[in-house]
Amino acid sequence: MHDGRSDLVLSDGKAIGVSHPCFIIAEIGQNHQGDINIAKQLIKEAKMCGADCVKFQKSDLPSKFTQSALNRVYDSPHAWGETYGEHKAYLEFSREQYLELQEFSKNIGILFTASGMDTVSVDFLATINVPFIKIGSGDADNFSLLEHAAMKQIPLIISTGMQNYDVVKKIYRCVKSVHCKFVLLHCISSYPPPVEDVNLRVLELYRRDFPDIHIGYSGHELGITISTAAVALGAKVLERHLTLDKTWKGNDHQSSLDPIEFRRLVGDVRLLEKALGSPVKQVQLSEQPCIDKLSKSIVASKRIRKGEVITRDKITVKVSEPKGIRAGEIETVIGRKSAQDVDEDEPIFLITKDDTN
Ligand SMILES: CC(=O)N[C@H](C=O)[C@@H](O)[C@H](O)[C@H](O)COP(=O)(O)O
Ligand SMILES: C=C(OP(=O)(O)O)C(=O)O
Repeated sequence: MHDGRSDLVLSDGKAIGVSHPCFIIAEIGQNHQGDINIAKQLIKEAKMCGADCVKFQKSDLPSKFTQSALNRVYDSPHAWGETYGEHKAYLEFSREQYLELQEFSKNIGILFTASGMDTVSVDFLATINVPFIKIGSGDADNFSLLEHAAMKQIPLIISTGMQNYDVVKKIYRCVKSVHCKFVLLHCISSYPPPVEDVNLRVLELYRRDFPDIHIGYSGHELGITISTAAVALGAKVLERHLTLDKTWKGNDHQSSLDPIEFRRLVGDVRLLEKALGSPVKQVQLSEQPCIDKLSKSIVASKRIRKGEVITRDKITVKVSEPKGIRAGEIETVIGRKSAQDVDEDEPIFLITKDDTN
C-alpha cells in the first residue's frame, strides 16, 4: 500500500502500482488487418519493444451493434467491406483464434487480453483467464456493461474518451461499489487528436479525485513525447496502438506507433521513471567533480589577520583554489574571528568557534 493506492496484481510478476514500472499496453486492436499471422507478428514486435501486454478488441457484432448499424454503408478508404457490419466481421477474430493468439503470447512471454465490447465478449474474456479486461471509451458510459464486467471480479482498465467529468465520476462510483481493482485511463478519442485537445492535466485531476485507484493514459496522438509526459504526470498504465506500417488501410494505423517508435517509447518511459526518482533533495555523489571545480568559497577581499573579527566588507565569494569554507556558510563566518592570517583573494579555512575566542 502506498499513497492510499494498493497494488493491482494482474498476474505472475506483473502489477500496477507506485513501486512498479508503468504498465505498458501495446494495443493491436484491429491493426492486424483481419490476418492472424499479422497479429502474431505484432505480438512478437510488442514483446521485442518491451511492452508488458498486448491487447485486442473483442466484439460480438449483433450484441454491440443494431442491425441497421451493421447494414450501414461504410464508405471509407479504411473499409474492409461494403457495410460497417461486413467491415467489422472481416476484422473480428473467432474464439478459437483468440485462444491461439493467447497461447502464442504465453509462449513468447507477454500478457494477452482484449477489450470486451459487449456482455457476450466480456463473458468470453472472463472464461479464458485474461489478466484484466479493458473497457474501451465507447463503453465508458455503458453502466450496465461496467457493472457486468465488475461482477467478474477481474481487474478492469477503463478508458474515458468521449466523456465529460460527471460521467467519469459516475464510472468511478459505479465500479467502486463492486470493487477497487480498476484503473481509469484519460483518453481523447480522436485519431489523432489535435495536441491542444489532449489536456494531460486531466491526469492530475483524476489522481486528486480518485485517491484509491491508479490512473493511466490511452493515447492516440502522433509521436511519443506526450505519452512519455503522461507518465511524468502519474500514469501507471500507458496504452498506445502498435502497427507494422502506418500507411496501411485502417482507421488507427496513422495514429499508431511503429515498432521503432514503440521501442523508443518504452525506453524513454523507463529512463524517465529512473529520472523521476524520489522527492528527497540532497547532494548526489555524482555532483562531486562539479563541486570540486566550480563551487564557491568565502575569500578575503582584503588581508585579514589572525584574531581579527570577520565583517562583511572583508570577505567576498569566489571559486578559489584551494577551496575554503563553502559560500553557503557566510552567515556563520560573519562576526567570528579568523583563526589564521589570510591574504587578500585567499580562501578562509579556519574561524574561531565563536566570537568570544
Ligand atoms: C472508440 C473505439 O472503439 N476506439 C478503438 C480504440 O482506440 C479503435 O481502435 C476503433 O475500434 C477503431 O478506430 C474503429 O475503426 P473502424 O470504425 O474503421 O472499424
Ligand atoms: C476503445 C478502446 O480504447 P481507448 O478508448 O483507450 O482508445 C479499446 O481499448 O477498445
